[in-house]
Amino acid sequence: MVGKRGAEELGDSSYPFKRSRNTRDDDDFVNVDDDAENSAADTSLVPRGATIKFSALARKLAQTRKPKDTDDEKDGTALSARQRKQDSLVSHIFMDLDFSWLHLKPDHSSRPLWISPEDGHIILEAFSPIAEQAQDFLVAISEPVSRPAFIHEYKLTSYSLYAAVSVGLQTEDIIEVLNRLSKVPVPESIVSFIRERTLSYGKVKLVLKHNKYFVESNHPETLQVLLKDKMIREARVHTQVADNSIKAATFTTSKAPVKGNLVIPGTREAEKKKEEAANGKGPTPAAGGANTDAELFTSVVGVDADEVDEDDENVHAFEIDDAKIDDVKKRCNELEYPMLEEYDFRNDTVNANLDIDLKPSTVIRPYQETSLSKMFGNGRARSGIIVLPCGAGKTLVGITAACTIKKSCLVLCTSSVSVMQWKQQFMQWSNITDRQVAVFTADQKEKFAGDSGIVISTYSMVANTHNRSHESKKMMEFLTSREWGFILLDEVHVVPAAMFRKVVTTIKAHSKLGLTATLVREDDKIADLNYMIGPKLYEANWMDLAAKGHIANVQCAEVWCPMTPEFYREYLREQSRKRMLLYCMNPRKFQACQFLIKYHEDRGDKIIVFSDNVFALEAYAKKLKKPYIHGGTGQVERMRILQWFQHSPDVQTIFLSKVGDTSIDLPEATCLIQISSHFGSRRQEAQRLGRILRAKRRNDEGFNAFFYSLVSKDTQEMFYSTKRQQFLIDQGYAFKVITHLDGLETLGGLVYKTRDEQIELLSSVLLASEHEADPGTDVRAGEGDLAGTITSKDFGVPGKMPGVQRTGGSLTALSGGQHMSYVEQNKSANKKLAREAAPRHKLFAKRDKEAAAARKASKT
Ligand SMILES: Nc1ncnc2c1ncn2[C@@H]1O[C@H](COP(=O)(O)OP(=O)(O)OP(=O)(O)O)[C@@H](O)[C@H]1O
Repeated sequence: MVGKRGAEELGDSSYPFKRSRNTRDDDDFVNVDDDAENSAADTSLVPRGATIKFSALARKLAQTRKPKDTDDEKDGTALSARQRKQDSLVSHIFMDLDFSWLHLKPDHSSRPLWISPEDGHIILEAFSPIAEQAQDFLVAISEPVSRPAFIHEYKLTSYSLYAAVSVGLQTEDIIEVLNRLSKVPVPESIVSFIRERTLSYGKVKLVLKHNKYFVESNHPETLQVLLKDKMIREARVHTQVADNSIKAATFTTSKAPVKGNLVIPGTREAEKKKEEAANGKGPTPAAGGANTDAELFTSVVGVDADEVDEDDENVHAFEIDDAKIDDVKKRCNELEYPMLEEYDFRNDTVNANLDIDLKPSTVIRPYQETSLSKMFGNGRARSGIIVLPCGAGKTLVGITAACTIKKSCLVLCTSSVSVMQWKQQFMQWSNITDRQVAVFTADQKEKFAGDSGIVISTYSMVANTHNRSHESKKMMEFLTSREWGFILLDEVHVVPAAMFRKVVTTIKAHSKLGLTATLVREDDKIADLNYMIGPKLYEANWMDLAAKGHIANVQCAEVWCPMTPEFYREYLREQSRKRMLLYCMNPRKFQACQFLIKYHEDRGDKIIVFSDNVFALEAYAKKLKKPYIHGGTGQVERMRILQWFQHSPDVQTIFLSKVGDTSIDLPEATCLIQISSHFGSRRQEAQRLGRILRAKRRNDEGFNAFFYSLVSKDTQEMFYSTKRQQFLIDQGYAFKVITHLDGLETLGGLVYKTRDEQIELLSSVLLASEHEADPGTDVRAGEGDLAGTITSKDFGVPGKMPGVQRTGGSLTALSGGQHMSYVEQNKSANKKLAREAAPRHKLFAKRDKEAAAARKASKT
């Protein structure tokens, strides 16, 4: 069996350029010293730690540009196929991935990027002095694929370029900066890809003004193209002014009434303003009033407000029918003119303002500020998605956005517990009063007082149209009859596309912000989010935030626990569900868990043990005498256990089923042990890790949190485990494999030490019903109340879950177990082993007989 582990290993295998240059490149080498000036110019352009301004950078870079580059470009990209196919000693190894024909620029060592001409993959040397700035740029224009310590991989995609354009980057700036950062001239194929993709992007905007939807553009010819389409033409609302021609329909975007900054509350800028105001130097800061915030905002990342067409007289627009918004958006997408959605909230005089501001004590962190600057970069609210690691404070980002827009806001989350947490966080960070925040769940149906306010609910409460109670119906009328300034969509990656569509079409909102930590799904529905919400506006780097102390440093380890012979024999004989239970209940895993709990309790850590399987959860917790919470645990009991865990030194360890995967904010936890999990779900792994990323002690010197995944050796669990780790490995985490825990054998009171005890455990596992063996059984008890899972309660229908759709595909595909690097090399050996297995213990012989009799009875 082969197990591939570790970030570096992964980095290597996905890094096609690691071989050295061939001799021809060496001939081309100019004296590196000659280029010292050039490299110095590059690094001095963007001092470390400074925020990069791409357009400015592009201009500066252009000035320092050497004519030699142009020659290189020509040489590098215009090579004939014969020239490319050169025979070096290693080219046969790399075959199609031999890019040694690309010319390195003479000063390549001071440039941090490589760009693949074939597929738009970009490799970044993360150890370069200008890596930080390059990263900012790459995150804006491409999708991060993998970001381990030294080498990062990104990919240029249509969506990433769409996102780049939407935050204000220009085609030529993208190409220019890319070229200057690249060790090889940007290949022609990539240049044309960028030009092609950005040609139409960002040219059309959907703007809601004075409660009417307008398709807006600076390019009249683009609007002409759109209006040639029958569907769009029919959706157009003919106004008196706009009837004759597009030009006649010129819709001059209203000029901001007050010139000045749009200051995002909680930012350094806001702090400065407050100070100035206190010293009597400047205008008074926004105090939650109507238009006091209507000032000019300068974006942190390169979009100067004065470059934005806000006051451009040449903006053309035509109005479209509200009812056809979704169809028009879809059609524009198909025509390759995706519409950017922006909300000019400062000029919205129709919707009532909401008196909300951050409390003076609230200061947002730099990455939170950066992400928000992408949203408000041109003084309007752009719709899109912000991706921040678990525990990095997405809630506060959402709240700050609401405080900036200051209009009625609808927050949708995945469970009723999250709803309560959002409300609590709104109260904690902002000056909003209790009367202005309403909650809409199965148990509470509140409306806010006054003209504006905040409603917090779950996706299912809003999307479900069946079996609504009278109260729910009235509440829905309240939600659909009004216009929302802002809709906040928490955990966007988990919501089924159909549910999303329902929400987005029934609720009329001017701007949308999606929040998530893991923009991954095991299906291919991620692309839908682009169209329904908007492009990804920002994605933070997990390792960066850990290095700066915003999230904890985590040591990840996979502990391999050999199966005992008896358990393994049964494992080979049994069917899939029982197999799962067998590898969860493996006595050696039990012992490893006990050992690690003891070890970390002695260090003073607070430990959460996760098990998806409730049977295993109870068995472990009872045997090791620790409190546990699963879907069946009552609310009062849950709260009591969580309180103990937080405040009592006597409770250092708790066991949680998947009800604790998301939303639980337990900053005391410093160690995680995972004994069973949901197949190959990358998201679950990341979200569980998120429970310790917020560790309170994260800034203690040398502090590390610990994440152990216990895996029964030579079982399917190893296969899933590899898949699960993929997301975290791509974020730069390295999983160590521990094959032996020193001192385990000598641990006092070690459980299941004797063979008899192990056999007794095995019999209890074999006697467990199929139902108990099922990893999904916890859902029955309404677990979503505590976790991010949607429950029957959320649908307002006791005991009934929403309808499911049958789709084709393998279990492996559904659970994300594809593209594995773990391979069982000798499957037939296992079958043989099962056939030749020694006679079973008499206990099981009896059980086998009973099972055979039951099967016979059920057949007859
Ligand atoms: N700017 C800030 N200043 C102080 N504390 C903060 C700040 N931002 C976030 N936090 C704290 O960080 C913790 C994590 O925040 P939050 O629960 O919003 O994270 P999250 O990103 O939503 O995580 P998850 O995806 O795991 O739910 C909370 O305790 C929150 O109070």
